[in-house]
Amino acid sequence: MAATATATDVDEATLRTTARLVEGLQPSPAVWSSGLRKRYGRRTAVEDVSLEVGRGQVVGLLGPNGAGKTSVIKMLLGLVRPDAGEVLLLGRPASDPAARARVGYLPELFRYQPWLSATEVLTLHIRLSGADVTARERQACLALVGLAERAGDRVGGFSKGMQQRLGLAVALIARPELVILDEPTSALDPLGRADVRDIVLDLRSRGVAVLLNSHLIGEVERVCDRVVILDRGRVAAAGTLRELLGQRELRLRLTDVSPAAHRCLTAVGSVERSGDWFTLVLPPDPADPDPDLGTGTGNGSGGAAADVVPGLVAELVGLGTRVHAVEPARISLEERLLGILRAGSADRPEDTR
Ligand SMILES: Nc1ncnc2c1ncn2[C@@H]1O[C@H](COP(=O)(O)OP(=O)(O)OP(=O)(O)O)[C@@H](O)[C@H]1O
Repeated sequence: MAATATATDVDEATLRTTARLVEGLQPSPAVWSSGLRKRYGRRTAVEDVSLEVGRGQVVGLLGPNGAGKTSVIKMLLGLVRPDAGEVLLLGRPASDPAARARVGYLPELFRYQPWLSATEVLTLHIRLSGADVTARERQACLALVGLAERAGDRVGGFSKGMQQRLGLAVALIARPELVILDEPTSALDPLGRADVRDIVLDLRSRGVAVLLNSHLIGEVERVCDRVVILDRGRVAAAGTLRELLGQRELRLRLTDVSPAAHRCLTAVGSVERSGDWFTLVLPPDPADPDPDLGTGTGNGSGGAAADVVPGLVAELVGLGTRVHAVEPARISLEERLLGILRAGSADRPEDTR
């Protein structure tokens, strides 16, 4: 007969099993939301929006003016009450102070007390967050956003761009696990935009999740792992850059293309020809992982398409074809966005909101 386990044995065994289970669990997403809806009077600002931001992921929110981006962000943060839908921030309800304390937020419109210095604004927010931030970290944060020299100046005398830089410092100061940036670069010069890009990439490399709302599509394309496009309050498209743009295309300039060389091209993918230029659309490879994720640029260029090139070129040259140029091709995020929005307005000629 098996020996009876003592209470201590059971407790320790249970604890060990639980610890193993917890270790194996993925952390909850930084943002999880489902079926968000917001109406202002008879106007629908947001309808059935679900989105997720994984830990350490940078997600871009795009869409025309009035698409509902800021409304979605405010619902995610618990600043606006949704009419329907649910939100979890870092695995907790958006209203939970424990979740909010770990979220940094740069609002689209904000104004700090003009009589405070930049250092005093940060000190105030450190106290509000309850985080343990040293004076040295506070100074480093101001330096990160390019305000080290103006730390003691009153913010009433700051330019718009300097106020936005300070807003970014406020969003970052309490070591957040999730940062939500609503139009962080609208007032910034090109250097300031590049700084923000580097800051976002640095956050991602440290496992901090970022939700970025911006009209600067090039910026989104450079730093984001995933993009959610809103149009008239609804998600019009969502996915990685590869999913939205397609990566597997090649453009080749070829002469002396024999029928055999043409067959060689069509064996690789579908071919469109315009003069000497051949666009080769390669079939999607489900086994191919998305190189856009975690590359450090959020902007993979070629991936599997590039792997095809050496063999294809060798075969074409062997068949007597002259190869003048080979380049990966894909549409830009801007072209894709405009296409989606134009298709949306063609489907819905009347604005119902
Ligand atoms: N407090 C409010 N009261 C009434 N309507 C509102 C309010 N906030 C937003 N709206 C309406 O909701 C819709 C979405 O606005 P929202 O600010 O979310 O759009 P957005 O995508 O952030 O726009 P933009 O790119 O111009 O900042 C708009 O039609 C707007 O007029």
